[in-house]
Amino acid sequence: MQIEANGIGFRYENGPWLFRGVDLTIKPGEIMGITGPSGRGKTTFCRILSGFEQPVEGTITFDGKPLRKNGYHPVQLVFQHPEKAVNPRWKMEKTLTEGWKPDQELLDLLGIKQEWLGRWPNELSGGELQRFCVARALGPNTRFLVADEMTTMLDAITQAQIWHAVMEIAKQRDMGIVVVSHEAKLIQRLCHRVVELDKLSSYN
Ligand SMILES: Nc1ncnc2c1ncn2[C@@H]1O[C@H](COP(=O)(O)OP(=O)(O)OP(=O)(O)O)[C@@H](O)[C@H]1O
Repeated sequence: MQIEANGIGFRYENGPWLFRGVDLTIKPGEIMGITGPSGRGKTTFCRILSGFEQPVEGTITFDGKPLRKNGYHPVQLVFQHPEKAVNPRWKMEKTLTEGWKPDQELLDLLGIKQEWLGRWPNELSGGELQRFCVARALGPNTRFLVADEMTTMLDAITQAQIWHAVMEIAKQRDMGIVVVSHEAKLIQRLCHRVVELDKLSSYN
């Protein structure tokens, strides 16, 4: 059940091409880093992989078929700003169980405390909130996680705890992960393979 990107090209309206002709295969269980200079389209590429943006050129397939437009998406995105990823009008328990009901083992692994469930998002720190976003993304039908600067804003301890949890789940479920980070050490430590978006693109 791999993700295959074939000939992916993207530009915003009449702006310059961010990338073109990108071919990339991500296999189950693979931890792949994507690097590249700021503003060259890594976030945009992550959004395409996880179905939030349609490519202008090319196709993305999952298990050989186009990604479904509705229903649970097997490629889940977690990005840098958890406060933008949650509904401010929902208490954390509702956000957490929006797509599935995480078990206690996962909550413990991510260090999510029971008392946080009854709070509003603005009553949690960024690191606490991001733990919820990660738990929400790790439903049983998630085959790939796209982590776009997922722990960039967090302190070292929270960062390490979240990555430990994610890598543990990835191993248990043979889930693939795409890691976008400007922290070279983090990428080196986590990833089996690192690609540069610029080098994949036929347009530079
Ligand atoms: N909705 C949008 N409309 C127009 N241009 C956009 C839009 N979103 C992003 N861009 C532009 O597209 C380019 C690529 O942005 P993107 O966020 O994908 O890059 P990035 O490689 O992830 O950058 P960084 O490493 O700084 O986060 C940038 O020049 C950005 O200004």
